[in-house]
Formats: sequence, C-alpha cells, structure tokens
Amino acid sequence: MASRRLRAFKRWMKSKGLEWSDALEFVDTPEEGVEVRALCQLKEGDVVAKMPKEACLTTKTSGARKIIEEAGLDGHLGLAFAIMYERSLDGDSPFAGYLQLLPHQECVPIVWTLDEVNELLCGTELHQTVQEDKALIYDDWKENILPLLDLAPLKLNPKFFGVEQYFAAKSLISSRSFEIDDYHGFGMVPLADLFNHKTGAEDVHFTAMSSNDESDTDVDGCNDDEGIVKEETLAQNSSIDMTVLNNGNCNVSDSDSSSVSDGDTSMLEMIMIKDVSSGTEVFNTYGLLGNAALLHRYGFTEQDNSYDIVNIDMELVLQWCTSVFSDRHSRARVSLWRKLGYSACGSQNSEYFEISFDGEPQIELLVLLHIMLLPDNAYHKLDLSVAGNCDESSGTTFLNGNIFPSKAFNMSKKSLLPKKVCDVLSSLADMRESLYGLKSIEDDIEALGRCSLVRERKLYHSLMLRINERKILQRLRNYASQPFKNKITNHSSPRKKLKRTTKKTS
Ligand SMILES: C[S@@+](CC[C@H](N)C(=O)[O-])C[C@H]1O[C@@H](n2cnc3c(N)ncnc32)[C@H](O)[C@@H]1O
Repeated sequence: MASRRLRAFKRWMKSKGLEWSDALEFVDTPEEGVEVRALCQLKEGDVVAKMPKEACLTTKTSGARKIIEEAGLDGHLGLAFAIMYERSLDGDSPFAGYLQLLPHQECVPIVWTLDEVNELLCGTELHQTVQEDKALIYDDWKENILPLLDLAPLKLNPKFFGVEQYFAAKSLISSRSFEIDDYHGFGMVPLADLFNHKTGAEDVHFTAMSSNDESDTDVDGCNDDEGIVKEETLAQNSSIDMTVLNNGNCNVSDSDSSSVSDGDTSMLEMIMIKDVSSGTEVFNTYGLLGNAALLHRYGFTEQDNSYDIVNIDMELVLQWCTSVFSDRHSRARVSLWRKLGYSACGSQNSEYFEISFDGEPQIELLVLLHIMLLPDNAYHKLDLSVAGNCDESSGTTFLNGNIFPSKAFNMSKKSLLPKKVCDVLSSLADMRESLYGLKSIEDDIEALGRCSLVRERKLYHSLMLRINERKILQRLRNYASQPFKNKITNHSSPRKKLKRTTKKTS
C-alpha cells in the first residue's frame, strides 16, 4: 500500500493536471526513498507520464516570482529562493503536496560539514571542488538572500531563508531539477524526479517540448550541464490514454495509436525508450557520469562505473619535474610543449590530465613527459625547429626521426612510451595516490566491507569513490609496466568529466 505521503502526492498531482500510467507503481522505502516500478510490461515509445509546465516549481510559477525578478535572482539562485519561499508557506503553498514528498535536503557533499568533506573526500577528485562550492554557495546566500530578510515589506520569515535552508534547497536543485524551457529555465518537475538513475542503461527519457523552436528537447536526467542532450523528432497528432483496462491489464499510452504526444508545448513527458518487464524498476539516466560527478550532484556512486576517471594535475607533473630537474628546465619544457600546440584539460591556471578508467593516460601527458626528458641537445634542436623550421603546413616537427604532431594523432607507441616515460608515469601514480593520506587501498576496501550503505551513506559513497579512483591509479601503474602491450588512443573522446573550477591546492 502506498505511504501516506505518496497518497497525498498523488492527490496533489491529480489536482494539478499531472497524468501517469497505471502501469507505474511508486514505491516508498524508508531507507532509499521513492522508486518507480513497472506493474506490467511497458513498451518502448509509451508515454508513461505527463506533467504540465505550470505544475512545476520554477521561478515563474512560484509565488515569489515578483521578489525574485525585482531582486534579480537568476538561475539556480532564483530557483533556490522559490523553493525556500514555497516551503515558508507550508500548507498554504500551491506546491505543498509536492514539497511534502521531498527530502529536506539531498545528502550531496555540499551539505556535509567541512570536517566531513576534509576527512572523507581527501585526495579525491571532489575534495577541492566541494570546498570551493561550499564557500561560493555561502557567499551567494550572504550577498543575495540575506539582504532580502532586512526588507520589511517582504515579511520573509528568517527561519525559512537561513543559510542552512539555502544549502538544502541547492542540494535539491542539484539532485532533481530539470531544464524545462527558455521561459521557465531550470525547475523542479514533480513525478519526473521520482525516477532513479542507472548509468547508460536507462528505460525512460524526460522530454521537454520547447516553446520556442517547437522541437523536442530530450534531457537525460536532472541538472543537465553534463547530461546528454539529444534532439528527437516525435510523431505528431497522437493522443494519450492513461487508463487501466477492466481486465486488469495495464494500459499506458496506447502504442498502436499513440506512443507520443501531440506536440503540446505546455506539457513535459516521460517516454519509455525500451521495453521493461513487469515488476522491475524503471530507470532514468542523469547522464554518462563518473562517480565523482554522481556523488557531487546526486549523493551516490556506482560500483563499477566505467565513466570514472582520475586527473593528474599539471602542478603534480611540475612537482615531479622540479624534483629531478631545475625550475628553469621545467618551465622551458612546458613552454616548448605548448609551442607545439599541446594543452591539458581545464584552464591555464588549473590544468590537468585525464587517466581513463582503463588506466590510460591522456596522450598530451605522454608528450609532455617525453619533452621533459629530452636531452638538452635534442631539446634545443626541437626548440629551434619550432621557432624556424617547423613545417607549418603539416603542423609537424621532426626530432631524431620522431614526429611531434601539433595535434595528438598518429603517435607511434615506441616514440611515446620509452622506459623513462613509463617510470615517470609510475612516479606520478604514486604521487597522486599519496594525496589520499596514510590509509592504503586495502584499508579502504576493508572499511567499505564493514560500512553500512543505509546508516553510513557518506562514508560508503566516499569510500567507493576513493577505491575506484585508486584502482585507476593501479591500472595506470600496470599500463606503465607493460608499455608495449598498450595501445595509445587519442583521448579527445566525448567522455564526461567532472568540471574543475579551480586549481587543487593540496
Ligand atoms: C531525482 S531523485 C530520484 C528519486 C528519489 N529516489 C526520491 O526518493 O525521490 C535523485 C536522488 O535519488 C537517489 N538515487 C537515484 N538513483 C540512485 C541510484 N542509482 N543509487 C542510489 N541512489 C539513487 C539519490 O539520492 C539522488 O539524489
């Protein structure tokens, strides 16, 4: 039987014109929250839910719209204010039936204490990012929300607009907001936000019909900055039937006549993208994300996530170089590497190199190490050839019979993986590993074995993140120890990475 809060939510959905298939069951568990299951077989193309945009909580639909516009609160800041405002109205909010189903906050690292962040995320791809996020979110609140509390005519109750409430609202936006359209921007979409995530194996897609271009924007998951956004052309002039047949069979949208909607721009839809059998959970996808990004935005990780990566900061590479050569040598070699047209990921003052799930380093890192290790005479020859004799038309420079293309293609294995370079890769793996502190990966694995996912959620997911990152570093060492078994691929693949905002300091 549905929980009381789910029953209240369903009543609210009906009153707001949301429609959903009777083939969907919403299951509420105290430990894991709500999940969506199929009560009977669902077919690819079935529209299983429709949500009017007006029923979504956005800066345009909130009672706080005027305050938000007058205060110039844009984007997520405005949406966070809208959530806090509607929460402050309690039962009087038109969104009360929806809000009562939401957790107070999602357990994403921005709502962990700074001590927890420093202890649990130390050395991981998330550590510095979350430290910075927390500071920025606090500043946003202080600059933009706090002054509104002093404006008497607004009569805002400080209890609902404090910094803790702001962080809670931000965690909900991070974990369950969708991009609706140009008018509404990002918003909270009731019902669509009940589907859990499965990487690369989703069953259902969220689809927003854009009111501007009349094409459907299909957004895989919430908070799309790194989600996949695809364009799909849906069939026109179809209708939706969301009734249950009296014989007990579930009827979703009748796929004979209508598996897609009629292009109504006021509605959002959830459409099945594959068949799902009765009794199984129906998953959405929030994007092809590694564990750092999943934990950052959604507060969970996956065990074998092939989208995981580890980054090696340029700073770490320079640290290694200056431990062997002079500062001058390091600077000159990096400068030549840049002159040859290479760059790392990130921006100039926060550069890093990716190590893929398989332990394969970015080719730009291999070229840089190669240049750092060149004997002085070879370096000078190459530097001169870049200055004067570089074959501009082909973008290549010749060195001792090796070719350094300006772009990372066609690298020969032998030219990039001599033993010297492999040894440096191993050293870099060790240096990167030391950022995790004194505990070994075996200690972490043991700790994960003892850890309860339900009672120690933060510890569980941070251990999962650390262990998987450390396994990648192990694979990097394997890669470095067997250079001629490795194939070098160009890493400009569309893999998703966690966006780094600034440089790591640790
Ligand atoms: C959009 S909500 C999904 C519905 C959510 N389960 C609820 O109770 O309302 C996103 C949140 O659900 C949880 N979640 C989604 N997919 C998950 C997964 N594969 N493993 C663990 N938690 C997941 C996370 O807490 C995430 O922040």
